[in-house]
This record gives sequence, C-alpha cells and structure tokens, in this order.
Amino acid sequence: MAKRVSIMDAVVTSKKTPTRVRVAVRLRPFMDREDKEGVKEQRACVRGLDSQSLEIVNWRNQLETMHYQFDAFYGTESTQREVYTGSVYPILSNLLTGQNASVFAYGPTGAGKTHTMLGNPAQPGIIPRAVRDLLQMARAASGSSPDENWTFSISMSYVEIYQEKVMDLLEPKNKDLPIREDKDHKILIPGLTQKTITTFADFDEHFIQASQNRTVACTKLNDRSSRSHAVLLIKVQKSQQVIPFRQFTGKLYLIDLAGSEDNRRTGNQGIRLKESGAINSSLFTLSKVVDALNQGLPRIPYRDSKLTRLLQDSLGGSAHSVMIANIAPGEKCYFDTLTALNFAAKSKQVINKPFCQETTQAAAQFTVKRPREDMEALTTSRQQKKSRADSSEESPNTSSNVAQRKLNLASLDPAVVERLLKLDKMLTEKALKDLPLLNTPKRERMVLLKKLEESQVEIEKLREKQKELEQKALATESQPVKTDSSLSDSSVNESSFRVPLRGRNRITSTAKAKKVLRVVPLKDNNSRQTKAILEEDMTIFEKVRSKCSGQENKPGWEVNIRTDLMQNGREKILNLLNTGSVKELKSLQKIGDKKAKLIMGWREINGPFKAVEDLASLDGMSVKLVSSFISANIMTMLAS
Ligand SMILES: Nc1ncnc2c1ncn2[C@@H]1O[C@H](COP(=O)(O)OP(=O)(O)OP(=O)(O)O)[C@@H](O)[C@H]1O
Repeated sequence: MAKRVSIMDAVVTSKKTPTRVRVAVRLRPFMDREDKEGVKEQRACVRGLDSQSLEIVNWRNQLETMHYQFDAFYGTESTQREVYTGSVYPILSNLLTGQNASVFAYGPTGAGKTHTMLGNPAQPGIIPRAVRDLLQMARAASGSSPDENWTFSISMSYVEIYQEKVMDLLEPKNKDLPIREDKDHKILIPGLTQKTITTFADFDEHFIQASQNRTVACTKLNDRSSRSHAVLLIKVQKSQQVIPFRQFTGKLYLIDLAGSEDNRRTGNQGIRLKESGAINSSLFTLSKVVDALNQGLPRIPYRDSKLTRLLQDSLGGSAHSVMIANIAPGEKCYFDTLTALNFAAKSKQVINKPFCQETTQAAAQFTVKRPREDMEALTTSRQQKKSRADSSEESPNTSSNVAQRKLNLASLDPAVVERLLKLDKMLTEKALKDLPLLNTPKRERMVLLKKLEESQVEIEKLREKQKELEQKALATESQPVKTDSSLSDSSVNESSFRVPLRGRNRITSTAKAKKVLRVVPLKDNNSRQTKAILEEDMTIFEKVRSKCSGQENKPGWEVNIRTDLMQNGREKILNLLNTGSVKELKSLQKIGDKKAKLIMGWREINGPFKAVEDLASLDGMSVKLVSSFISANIMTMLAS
C-alpha cells in the first residue's frame, strides 16, 4: 500500500544542548539632568573592575564593597557598538539555523534600557543593528549554497504588554491579544500582525510607526519612561527551494522591559501609579520564575503574568538568551541597582535548551511505494486511475488531501507555472525583493506542481516504452521458431508454436530429446478424441541439462502444439471469456471469483475481448500472467 505523509508531518527536532543564559551589565554615565539635580555630586556607588566584573558599596558597611562577576561588564564609556558586538551579534547566526534567541534589557527606571535596545539615530542600539545584520546575513546565505537553493524570509511583529494586556503595536486596534502555547511548548500570539521585511527601509517604516503607538510618559526619574514591556519579534524563515523542501524557523525576541519603580521616588499617582503596579507585579513574577528555575521547582509560575508567559522561551526555554542588566551610577539609585544586580546574578544560573526544528513540506507530494507497486503502476494506466480515484476518496480532513486540494487549486497550465517560477527566480536574483511575485508557500506549491507534472510526463513515457517492449516480446513469442533437427520427432511440426510450461527454463537451443512421454489428458482422459489429439499433435520432451547460458539449467518440459490447434484453443478461450458466466469463467485455470467478476465488468464497459491478450488490461493482470493463463488453459480447451 502506498503510504501518504501529510504536508507538515515530517518534523525533525535537533538535539537539545543546554546553554546558560548570558548576562551582561551596563552602567550608564551620569546624565545632565542629574548634574542639575546635584545627583552627580553624590558619590557613584558602583564601579567596574574589568570587562566582566564590578563592585558596589556594601550598604551595611560603607567601607566595604561587594563583587559581582558576569559574562560582560560595560562601563560608562562603553559604546552602543561594543555592547552589540560583544553580547548580541554572536547569537544571531543561530536564527539562520532555525533556533530561537532573545535579548532583553532589565533594570530600574531611567537606567538606560531603551537607550541600549533602541538608542537614537546618532547612537543606534541593539534593535536596529540586529535587524540590519540579520537582513544582511540572510541575503548572504541565500546565494551561498546553489545546490541546496535556500531562500530566507524575514518578518516582524511588535507588541507591548500594557497593564497585563498584549497590544499589537503594528495594528493598534488589536488590543488584548491572547498568548497560547502549542504542543511543542512554543509560545504563540494568535492574530498578531506580521509584516514581511526585505530591506532595512521596510523595517524602519513599520517600526517607527509602531513605536508611536507605544505608551511612554514623563515621570520624575525619566522624561520618556516606558510604561509597558515592549517585545519586538523578528521571525527568520529559511526554506529550501528543491526537494525535500526543508524549512527552518528561528525567532528573535528583542525585549525592552519597563523599569522597576520605587513610587516614593517616581512621584507616580493615578494612572501612572496603576501602570507602575502592573510593571512591578510582572517584574516580581519574573523574579519568581528565575528563582523557581534555579531551585528546580516542578512548577514554574510562567502563567502568573503575561510578561513571563511571553518570556517562557527566553528563560528556561529553547532560546539562546542574553540579558542586559542596566544600572545607574548614583547613590540615590543604590537599592534599585543592588536589586538589579542580584536579579542579574541569579539569572545567569538559568539553563536553556536551544534546539532547531525542521519541517519537510515535500512529503505530501510523494507517496512511498514498494518497488513492486511502482512496476504495477507503470504497467497499467488503469491502476493509476484507480489509485488516483482512491486518494480522492480519502477523508476530506486528512492533511494529505488538503495538500492535494491545494494543488488542484493551483491547476494552472504547466507552462504558466514554469514562467512564473522563472520570473520569480529572476526577481530574487536581482534582489528586487521589494517586488515579491510569489510568497514562499505559493512558490513552493508552484515548484511542487512543476515537479509533479514532470514526473507524470516521465511516467507516461515509461508506460509507452513498456507497452512497446511488451508488444515486441509478444510478436517474437508468436513467431514460429525453427526447431533443431535433433528434435525432429515425427510428431513435431516445423511450423509449430512453442508454449512454455516453465517460462524461465525454456530452452530453444540444441537440447537433445531424450525420452518421449505421453501426456495424460487433463479432462476426460477416457475420451478417444482427446487421446488422438494428444498422440498426434503434442509431444513433451524432457530437456537434457544444458550449459548454453553458461550455467546449468534444471531439466524442464516443453510442449509443442500445432499452429492450427493452438489457434483453435485460443478461440475457444476467447469465446468463453466473451460469453461465459462467472461460474463458467471460474472453470478456467487461474481465474478465481475476483478475476471472473473483473472479466464480466470489463465486457460490460468495453464490449467483447478482441484477443485473449486483452486480459492484460485487467487490474492485477500482466502480459506475463496472460501468457501463463493461456498455457494453463490451452490443453483443456483443446480437449473440450
Ligand atoms: N549609556 C548611555 N549613554 C548615554 N545616555 C544614556 C545611556 N543610558 C541611558 N542614557 C540616557 O538616559 C536616559 C534614560 O534612559 P532610558 O530611557 O533608556 O532608560 P530606561 O531604563 O529605558 O527607563 P524606563 O524604564 O523608565 O523606560 C535617556 O535620556 C537616555 O538617553
């Protein structure tokens, strides 16, 4: 039986390699505003020691300091580029192999999270740099392996979690979107807007517009304080354009968390206080998630807040994660800084298990068949039609059928498909990506359609060839074969036909007749007529062992029947095939109930058989089987 595989059935998951969450700390410089407020005159409570460690004053004893070690420490003089190249760029390549990654900025309000993630036109931050590099990496990888023919498609989504509601920043009317988890524990936001980006200009356009929808407000500690957690999702889809149409999807989360707020210092009231409550509560859940992961607790409270639900992949999940803890230098921020450092320190113990998942789309197109079935498919067009009919009878809900219907939908002229694909390839090669002709799934379907068309033409050609060969073989078989003089028994006519009893052992060379056997009639063995026919017209020879083909042949038997008798027998078989009832047909050798019914059916549809050989077009019959059917019945027919 042919086995059908559904369109997305073939899913391969790579080995999960445990990887620690990477933690970097960035200390921002004193700001002008802090100068005016006299904050700068205060002592800095924290300072860097080297590229990985820092010290902070011990609040219990001002003469002591506490040391912290991280994966990276960026001091007040560090540039946006240093932070990006040191901590973010190294994880980006994972996206192109179908793995997830996430970068999130954590820290108290006003400590520099938005500056680090977004920056400004003069000092672009992680987000614009990562998007630009991903676009470049994808472009370079598209042409790197012409044999495998990979294409990349990059899309973006942008959400904010404002007061425990997921808001679509690309489509502001999508408020309070749900967060779901699929069977592989991957987090999804159904209904979230996704924009394809092929150039950085595309990204800029969507991002700038979406950023205007973000909720920011002036607080005592920050003129433009983020009142929500902002999550930019960049999806990289890598698709193979040739069989087996492998596909990888990597997701990059770039997260600018809202800052923890001490409302005695922010002076928040009313709505700002409410926002602050939601922010602090979700950050508290974030801290509980990290604690639970570090303690190996069976329940991790991801579901206790929208933020942790969304970060599920980044903390203890499948992403390569980088946390950048932003801190401010002033003494006034001491406890916020200490809390951020403690959170950062415990986060670096969290272990993630990144893996990549590969789907193969081609599966639905190709049925897995045993070689025998392939042969049968080639010999009878009828069987082909039947199998096609079978597949269309499948339940409409099976995914293979869905794929089939998709193909039917795209029932375009093959020449049109060919031209569309060529055009699309030209556009891709010329990097006219802002003019996409076909989206990825459409293109894949077109490629599949073309392949299918080509295979069908190929099958048709093979079928023709097979028919030709069969006819040739038949013609050769039905030609008189000259017998060797050594076989010139009086009963063997020169123009006799050879009907093999054992096809494979048939020997037509100079085999010497050893002994003559009399055949016992198959039916009515008392009939005089039969005896006469047998004695007169048939002789069976035991063949001697022969080395004609370089190997020893087993002794075989061969019957030679006079041409006119042979013809007579065939006509009798043909007559029975055309007029016999099921019962009468079953009286023939090698015809059972099923075949008898098939013969009746064939007659009804096509009219009478013109030759016994027409039986080959029945399901389950072949030229070879018909030949052995004739051999098995001819003598009985002659005797009847
Ligand atoms: N490394 C830095 N170099 C120069 N300026 C910085 C740096 N970090 C932060 N700033 C400035 O400090 C101010 C506050 O930073 P930012 O808005 O990024 O803080 P935040 O942590 O995002 O605050 P909130 O949580 O309230 O949104 C901004 O004016 C920003 O430009």
